[in-house]
Amino acid sequence: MVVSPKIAPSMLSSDFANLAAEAKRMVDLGADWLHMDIMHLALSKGYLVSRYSRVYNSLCYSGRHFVPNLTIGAPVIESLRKHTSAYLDCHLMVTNPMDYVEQMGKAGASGFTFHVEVAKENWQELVSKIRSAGMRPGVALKPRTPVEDVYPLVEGETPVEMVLVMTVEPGFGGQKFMPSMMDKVRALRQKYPTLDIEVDGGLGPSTIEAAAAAGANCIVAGSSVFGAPEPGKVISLLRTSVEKAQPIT
Ligand SMILES: O=C(CO)[C@@H](O)[C@H](O)COP(=O)(O)O
Repeated sequence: MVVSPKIAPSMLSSDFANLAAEAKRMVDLGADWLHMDIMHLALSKGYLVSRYSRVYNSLCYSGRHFVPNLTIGAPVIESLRKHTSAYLDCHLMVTNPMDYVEQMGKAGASGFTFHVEVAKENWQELVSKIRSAGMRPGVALKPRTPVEDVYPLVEGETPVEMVLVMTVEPGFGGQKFMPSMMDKVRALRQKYPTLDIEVDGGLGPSTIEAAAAAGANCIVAGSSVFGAPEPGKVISLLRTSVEKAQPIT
C-alpha cells in the first residue's frame, strides 16, 4: 500500500475566536492537514436531517441549502492562510460548489472537496476549474449516496484525487460514526489501491480501527481531538492505527 496517513483535525470543533492559535496548536501536535467545513445556511432544525433525510434533502436542494448549519467561507480561509502554511483541506457542503472555486483558490485553500450529489452534471468542468485555481480536487458522498456514484470521477480524464466518505450526515460535529459506511471504504480501497480515501464523522479512538482496516488513510476528527485532555495523543493514535493497517511500502 502506498497511501500515507493524513490526520486532519476538524476545525469545526475548535474555538473559532482563536482560529489561528488553534490551527498552530493542531499542527504542533502532529496534524498533517486542517479540515475546514464550509457550510450553507440552515433551512430547518438539525434533527430533521436524520429523521426525515429524504424530504429534508429535497427541501435543502430546492432552497439552495446543503446542510442545516452555517459555518465559514473564503474570508475566514484567507485570514487563516496568513497565519499558517498548513494544508487546508476544505470540504464544501454547498449546493453550488462551482460558485466558490475561484474565491477559495484565491483565499489559499489547498484541497477543494465538493459533493457528488450536486455535481453530477458538471463535475468535469468543476474538477478542471479546481485544478486551475491551484487546489487539489476531491469528491464527497453522503451516507445515502451509493459509492458507485463516485467511480466515474475517480476514473475520468480529469480525475479527483481524493474521495471523502461521510460517516455521519453532514452538518454537525459530535455525531455517531456509521460503521455501515465501511463497505464503501472497502470497495474504494479494493478498486483504487493508491487513492486518498478520507472518512469524516465520529472518528476517534473507538472507531479508527474499523476505518483503518477498511482502507481509509485520511482521517478527519473533530470532537475526539478537541475534546480530549491530550489531543496530541489522539492524533498520534489515529496515525498509528492507519499505519498499522496499511504499512507504507
Ligand atoms: O463535516 C463534518 C460534519 O458535517 C465533520 O467534519 C465534523 O466536524 C466532524 O466532527 P466529529 O464527528 O469528528 O466530531
